[in-house]
Amino acid sequence: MIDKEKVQPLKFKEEITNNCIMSKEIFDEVVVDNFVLIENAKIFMNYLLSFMGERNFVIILTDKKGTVLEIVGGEYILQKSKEDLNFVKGAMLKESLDGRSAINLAIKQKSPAQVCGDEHQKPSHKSWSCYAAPIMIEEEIKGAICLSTYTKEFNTKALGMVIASAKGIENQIKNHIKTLKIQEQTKYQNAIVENITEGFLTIDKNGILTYINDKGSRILGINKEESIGKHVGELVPFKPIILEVLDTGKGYTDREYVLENFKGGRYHLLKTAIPIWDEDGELIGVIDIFKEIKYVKKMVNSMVGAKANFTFDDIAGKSSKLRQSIKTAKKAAQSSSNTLILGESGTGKELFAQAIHNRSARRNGPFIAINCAAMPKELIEIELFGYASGAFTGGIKGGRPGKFELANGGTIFLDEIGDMPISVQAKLLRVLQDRKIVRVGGDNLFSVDVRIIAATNKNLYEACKNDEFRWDIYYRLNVLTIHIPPLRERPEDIKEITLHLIRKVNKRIGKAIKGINEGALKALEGNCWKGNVRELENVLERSMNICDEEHITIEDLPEAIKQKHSQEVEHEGFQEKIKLMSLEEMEKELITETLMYCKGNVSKASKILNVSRNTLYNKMGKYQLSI
Ligand SMILES: Nc1ncnc2c1ncn2[C@@H]1O[C@H](COP(=O)(O)OP(=O)(O)OP(=O)(O)O)[C@@H](O)[C@H]1O
Repeated sequence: MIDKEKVQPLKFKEEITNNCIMSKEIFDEVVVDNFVLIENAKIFMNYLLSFMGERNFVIILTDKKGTVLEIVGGEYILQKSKEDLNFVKGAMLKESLDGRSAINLAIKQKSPAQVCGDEHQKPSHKSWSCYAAPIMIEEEIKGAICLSTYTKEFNTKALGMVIASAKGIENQIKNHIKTLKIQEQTKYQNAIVENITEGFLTIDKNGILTYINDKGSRILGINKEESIGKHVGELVPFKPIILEVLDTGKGYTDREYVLENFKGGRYHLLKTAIPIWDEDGELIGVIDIFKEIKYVKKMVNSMVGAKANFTFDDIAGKSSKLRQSIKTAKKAAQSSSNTLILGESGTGKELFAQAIHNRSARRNGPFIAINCAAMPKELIEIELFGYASGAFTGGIKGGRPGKFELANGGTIFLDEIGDMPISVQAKLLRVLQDRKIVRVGGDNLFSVDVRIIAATNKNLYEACKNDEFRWDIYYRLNVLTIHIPPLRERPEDIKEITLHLIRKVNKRIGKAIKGINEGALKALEGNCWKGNVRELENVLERSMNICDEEHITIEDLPEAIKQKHSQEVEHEGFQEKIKLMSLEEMEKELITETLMYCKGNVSKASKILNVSRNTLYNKMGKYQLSI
């Protein structure tokens, strides 16, 4: 923006009767700045002029500094006022140049003023009478209006008319500002309702659609422009529940709803309806907000952390058995087929399932794990399939989605599948067969796009033979099978897993242990690890908590592992001793004693020892025995 105060004096174009007129360029800017004032004043200026008579009067509008913005009047008086009073657009009426004048007084004093005939100081003004009033908005001066007539005589009506016009202009400007604010607000509100992910509509008290946003019209499958003004009942192939709100006056929040529109679109929604009341308590309409449940589920999943954290990089161990498991798992990641992971407890079945998900095409979808053994039988069905609204009389209102619905677009990990109650297995079969679920107590079929990874430490084949597990499920799950070997079958992995877990546990407990010394590692490698890697992790966490050094030592390990290790060391020492005695010392002792008995006769000694003379000589050489 140009600082007009600074540039004005340099831009004066011409001087008429000692007054100043600003350049066109600067005046244009002033006009822009005073646009609202000019636009709202014009009508009042014309009205005032027609009331007073255009032959004898000229009216000007100025900005708050006295710059003439608008002039109206009869042709002759306009010309005269130009010559005498410098009434021309862009002229700056200043006290320093004009002396005492009504317009300058009104601006300076912020109150109406009149100056007639000889009250003027400037000779050219003395034949005129002028009446001016300021235009004030919220106690701030915005400009002034001035009525002038070519006579020295005081006009009794003039000042009152000018004041009334100024008030009219002020009110007009205030309304204009209000309208602008409302328009701006409406723009914001429209931007909000058009850009929210929810569908949004309003109906009036007769059920007539008064507004619907784009998302809403997409879900209802209707044309926005054609539908506004119609009854909602005509727009959808069902009785809209929003009409109940008109009947009862009661709204609701997040009610589940499955909707089918005329175009065959099927939407699973969460709906909220808000009744609108006027000041007299009359129901005048309803606002309806509906969001697609898939977005709600996405949000729930991201909030509760339903995602897989581990990848194949997090699987430590290089034994050939583990490498084989990883190879199969990587193949499973490339497909979407049902996958079964077999392994003892704590071997890393969930770790593998997460790694598969994170490497699969579904990696951006949710990963939902559920342990079928850790839940009462009665609850597992609800947990997996959810329940429909009103499924429990007097119980929880509204429905709830189960894990299969929440896992839509991602992977569900059914841990301990061998413990799934046989009653629930029938429902599971339906999902495995056609990826469809029905909530407990409901009859709506929901399609789910879920990859199933199941795991167990049980022998499922035996379970099937004992009628504890369904063969049809077993065959459907057993498409891709990954065996994870127990830790005791791959002690060579223990070092790498230990170092990996030390790094992981350091972060968890805020320590900086660098590793493990050889003795302690040997003790870990010698342990049988019934609880597999989970047990190893627990042992390490416990040891790291008590470890004061940079490396875990045998002293930091649990008593049971220490004891087992020292027994082993003792046993190893004994074995070592026996081995030395029998192989070397004992042979040397036997040969020495036999030679002594035979008084150094090698032939006799070789017969007693049942070896050839040559062999005996060789052994004597080896043990440096002489006769
Ligand atoms: N090869 C491995 N490398 C690193 N960490 C591992 C490895 N195997 C298992 N773990 C860790 O051991 C712990 C137990 O693993 P996980 O829970 O995956 O076992 P699980 O077989 O699913 O157990 P359960 O049968 O009891 O459910 C986890 O903290 C996991 O990260």
